Amino acid sequence: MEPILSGRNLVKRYGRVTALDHCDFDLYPGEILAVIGDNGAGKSSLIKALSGAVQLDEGEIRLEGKPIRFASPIAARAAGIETVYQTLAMSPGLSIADNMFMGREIRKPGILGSVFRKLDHAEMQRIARQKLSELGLMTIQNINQAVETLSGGQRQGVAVARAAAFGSKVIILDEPTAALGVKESRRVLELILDVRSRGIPIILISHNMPHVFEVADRVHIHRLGRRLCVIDPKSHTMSDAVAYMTGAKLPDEIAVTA
Ligand SMILES: Nc1ncnc2c1ncn2[C@@H]1O[C@H](COP(=O)(O)OP(=O)(O)OP(=O)(O)O)[C@@H](O)[C@H]1O
Repeated sequence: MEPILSGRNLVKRYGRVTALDHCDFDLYPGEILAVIGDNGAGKSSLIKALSGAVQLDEGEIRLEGKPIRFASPIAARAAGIETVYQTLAMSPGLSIADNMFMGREIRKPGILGSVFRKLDHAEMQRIARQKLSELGLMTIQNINQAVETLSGGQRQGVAVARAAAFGSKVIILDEPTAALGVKESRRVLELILDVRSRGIPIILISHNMPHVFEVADRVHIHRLGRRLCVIDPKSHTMSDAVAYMTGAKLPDEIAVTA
């Protein structure tokens, strides 16, 4: 099987700091790939490179086999790579429906240019309601409720639903459970599994090992700016993963060739 999204020899430097040091990356169709690594290992830099938020100094990214270079996160989103950041890019004062359609507003038909036509609120509300209920987020009763009145978990839910709703090819989730309580985390993890069951692959950046080991199909371990190894969470323990991440232990495949 070919990866849906891949990176080869990715290099990103910030002045004298090399954040990505000839890093490789592969995401396969339909999988949840967790990306873990110590603080400063370069996970955010990798995600930002894949989502158009930073420009690489070297290397190549391919989406569905075709080389791509995104000038901005908007370009990445247009190509089907949706990123949900820990600090959610939502407007708290706007409703759930308006947030879901931010930048993709539906307008009423008419002869005027699209920016002059009236917003079709009823249609946006209908679709927003449908998308949230498809993803089992029916606890959100009122689609016109302002996002600031939602709990952290519900906000994550809306953000993930937004990402899943618009034909995304890849969803990147940056620490989706970091700010959540136990119950809310559970719902977000269920939502992640739900999104996978719809065939959308997910990149999950997380420091939470139990969450990673619960939902990931494969775990990309990032160390010193590059992919150290990829492990199967069914055949490795969390303490193996932490030992590889911190350099306390080398993964077998590396130990053999080292
Ligand atoms: N905008 C920037 N300017 C300068 N240095 C940066 C910048 N962004 C990241 N770095 C450096 O690049 C390296 C990798 O950082 P990055 O944020 O990608 O790591 P990370 O694995 O996501 O860390 P964390 O888990 O702490 O968020 C670090 O040494 C960091 O200080």
